[in-house]
Amino acid sequence: MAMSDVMPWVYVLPVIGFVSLYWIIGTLRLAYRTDLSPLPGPKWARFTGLYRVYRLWSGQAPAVYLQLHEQYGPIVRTGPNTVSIADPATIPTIYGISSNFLKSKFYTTLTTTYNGEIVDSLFTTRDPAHHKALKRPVAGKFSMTSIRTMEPLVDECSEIFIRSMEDLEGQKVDLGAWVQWYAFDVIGMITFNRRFGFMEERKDILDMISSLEFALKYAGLIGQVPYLHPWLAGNQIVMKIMERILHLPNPARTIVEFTQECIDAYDRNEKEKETSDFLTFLRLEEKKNKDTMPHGDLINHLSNNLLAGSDTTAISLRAILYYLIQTPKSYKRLQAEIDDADRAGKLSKFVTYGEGLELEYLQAVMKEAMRLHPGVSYPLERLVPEGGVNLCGQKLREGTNVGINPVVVHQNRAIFGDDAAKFRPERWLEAGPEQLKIMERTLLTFGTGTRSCIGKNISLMEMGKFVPQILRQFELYWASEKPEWTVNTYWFARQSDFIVKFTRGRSKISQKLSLPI
Ligand code: HEM
Repeated sequence: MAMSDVMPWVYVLPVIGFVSLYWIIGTLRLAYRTDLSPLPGPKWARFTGLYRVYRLWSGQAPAVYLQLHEQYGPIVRTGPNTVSIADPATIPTIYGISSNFLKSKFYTTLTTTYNGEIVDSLFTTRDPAHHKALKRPVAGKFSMTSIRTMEPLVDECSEIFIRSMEDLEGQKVDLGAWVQWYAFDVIGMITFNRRFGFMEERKDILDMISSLEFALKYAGLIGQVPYLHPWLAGNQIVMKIMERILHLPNPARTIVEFTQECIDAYDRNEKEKETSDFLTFLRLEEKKNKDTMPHGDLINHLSNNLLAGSDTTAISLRAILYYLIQTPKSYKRLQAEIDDADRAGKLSKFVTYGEGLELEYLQAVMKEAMRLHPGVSYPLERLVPEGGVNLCGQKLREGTNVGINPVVVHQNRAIFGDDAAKFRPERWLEAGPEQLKIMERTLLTFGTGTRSCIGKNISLMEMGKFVPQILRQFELYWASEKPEWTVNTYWFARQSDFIVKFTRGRSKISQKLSLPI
């Protein structure tokens, strides 16, 4: 045997041995660290984050987390450094306004790129100073006063939706897809005063929706082992290979390019400036304050609206309509409320946000649907700050990754009652003031505290208008071969197989619905 055949192994084998030993010792030290060792949890979870990848692969995160807490109690070790919490009393400590728990590395898997650089958005940034700087120039645009001026932009999309359903009357309609097209077009209007045209073209334009779904699946799984992200989609070379050779989608690029196109169109078209969309607002603010927003930040804010505000609203709208169709008693009661308001002349041609707020049962239905089916159904991960923390009677060290999955606390029987797993909007109307406060505080549909959803009011306005508008004009029937929808959860709990039929003729329906409930 020649010396040259032997030599490399003489060097390579000890290196492999040393690295393996280092890795094994590190894994064991983490697995048996004193603060997390006493915590209950699945056997393999303490050794590797891949345990969660394995459990979440099937898209059944809500069932997985509910089962883990049912089996192991309110605090469960779900990874070498990761803990899932189910006790609502810990919400203020982890997420509250004065909490200094920062977002975990999970969020790095949801970043976008601009000019070949990874860009953190208001949603993904983990740095409080960066978060503050990003939030300052846009916070006012998300206020309720500002959002009310956006209503005509929403109405334009509702009109297209209604015409389309009239056109498709009596046919099977994939309402899941239609609602997503609607939500995407609305967020396009609110952001740029421009629709993508999903509803007019009746298709997934630029494959935006399917590629976003792909990206969320990636984030949902790789986010469990975020140290792999810089070697995968977090690496520009890998991304180029994935796009050019494997033809895998890159939704962030598509959305950033669309955003750039809208900015160019706006800047070319100097006259059309008086609309209430985000782009107009930000451009006018720049002029007023003579303080130009860096172009990267402009792209960042606008594209983030599309990324964070379309799927989430579509999921919640689907949940509201689905639970209503599946719960005839609630459907009838809501329809009666809408019909009464209509007869009393309390509803405009396009139901306004303010009018929707007066419909007490509608508000309970929306809250209840989002309680049972929160758009984000993964743990909202945070890192324990300096000094450690005591949660559920356990002392956890600085840097421990803790999170509450909204699904789990939303089904807490001590707070929502023994029927917490059931859709029953009445619970929001029956609860006394103290109980109501506790229920509200436990809702994590929009997160809570410093990093809660900035777009909450946009979605509430959009849904609070859309639902009564549709139910006022149509009756909806379940028309799928399957008895239930299908839900796949990778961060967002996305539903499919939501097939319905729409019929008009609401005058007859009004009579039927005024029967006692
Ligand atoms: C029903 C619809 C929506 C739901 C269920 C929802 C849900 C959430 C949740 C749970 C969070 C907190 C995430 C965490 O703590 O990790 C969040 C944050 C956020 N959402 Fe929403 N969202 C919705 C609509 C929107 C809309 C319409 C927009 C924008 C137009 C938006 C933009 C954001 C942003 C920017 C953040 C990060 C805020 C910050 O960290 O300061 N969301 N959302």
